[in-house]
Amino acid sequence: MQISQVFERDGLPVSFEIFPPKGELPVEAAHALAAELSMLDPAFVSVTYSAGGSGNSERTIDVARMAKDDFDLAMMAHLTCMGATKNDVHQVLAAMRAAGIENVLALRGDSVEGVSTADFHFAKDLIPVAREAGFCVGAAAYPEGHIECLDFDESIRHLRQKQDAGAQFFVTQLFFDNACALRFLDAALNAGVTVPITFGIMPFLSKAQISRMVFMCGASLPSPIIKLLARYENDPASLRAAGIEYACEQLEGLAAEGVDGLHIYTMNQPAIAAAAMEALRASGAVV
Ligand SMILES: NC(=O)C1=CN([C@@H]2O[C@H](COP(=O)(O)OP(=O)(O)OC[C@H]3O[C@@H](n4cnc5c(N)ncnc54)[C@H](O)[C@@H]3O)[C@@H](O)[C@H]2O)C=CC1
Ligand SMILES: Nc1nc(=O)c2c([nH]1)NC[C@@H]1CN(c3ccc(C(=O)N[C@@H](CCC(=O)O)C(=O)O)cc3)CN21
Repeated sequence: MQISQVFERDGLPVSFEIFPPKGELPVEAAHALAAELSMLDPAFVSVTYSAGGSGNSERTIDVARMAKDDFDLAMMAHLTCMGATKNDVHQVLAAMRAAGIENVLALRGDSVEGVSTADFHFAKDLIPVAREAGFCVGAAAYPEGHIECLDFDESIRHLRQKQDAGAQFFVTQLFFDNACALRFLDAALNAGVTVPITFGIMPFLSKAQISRMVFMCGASLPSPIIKLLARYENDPASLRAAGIEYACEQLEGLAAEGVDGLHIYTMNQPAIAAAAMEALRASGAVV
């Protein structure tokens, strides 16, 4: 199932993102996760590749293949090209094809100390290689600009370059302020971006987690969230509930704006995906 087709169907596509579980038996752990996510009927599920520059990439293909074969989920594998040679990339793409994976999110990847770009400098260099290898290719979009890019207009030019290089849809970086995302959407449309853009939302669950994410992604931390972090400083369960509720409100707001799709960073917690789906169904955004 090519993900570009998902955006041609009626209804709002809602997708999930997972990362390959760490520790022993990662594919078995992912099996239980995929079983729960499949019951929520997502439009597709994506699997990270070395998220945050962690090097956690060995199991991406195994996890995506398992979820596709065992649960008939439409799967997308992320692929980063930071430090990779053309030969490395061709090998990974061949392994993805052999596993029956049809969709790739083409990324440069997070900067890692000591690793410099090799044959690929930017995601736009990887996109045509993945297209030529026959994949349906998505790319990342940055509502508040990429963390290494200080100029908003420049980040929109980079977005357009990815479309011109062959990206067939975009998945956005997480953000906590819908107004930023809607301003970005206007700018993208004005710059001639015509492919679908699906908006990625991650709930905050703890102060440590949201701090890590905003410094990794450069997303703004709005004052209402800072107040919730302060209010529930000594009440982790309430903070987690508030974070999920905030994310659900973001999702409902975006759906009401008529966006092309919603992507939920599940952090491998089915309860997050379930809460999001329930909120979207209750509000009538999803049937
Ligand atoms: N590992 C994973 O599964 C995931 C990773 N990410 C993260 O997304 C980020 C990588 O972003 P991509 O969108 O793939 O990279 P990209 O290649 O689009 O951009 C990387 C940086 O290069 C700049 N740039 C792009 N084109 C340029 C050009 N022509 N001239 C000068 N500068 C240019 C961008 O503004 C940005 O600062 C990383 O932080 C990555 O790890 C995002 C989602 C999932
Ligand atoms: N710059 C950047 N890099 C990414 O890899 C990335 C983004 N942005 N934005 C969107 C998603 C979010 N991603 C994430 C974010 C957090 C974790 C995370 O919390 N990982 C934990 C693992 C926890 C566990 O194993 O249970 C970690 O400690 O790394 C993973 C993927 C990957 N993506």
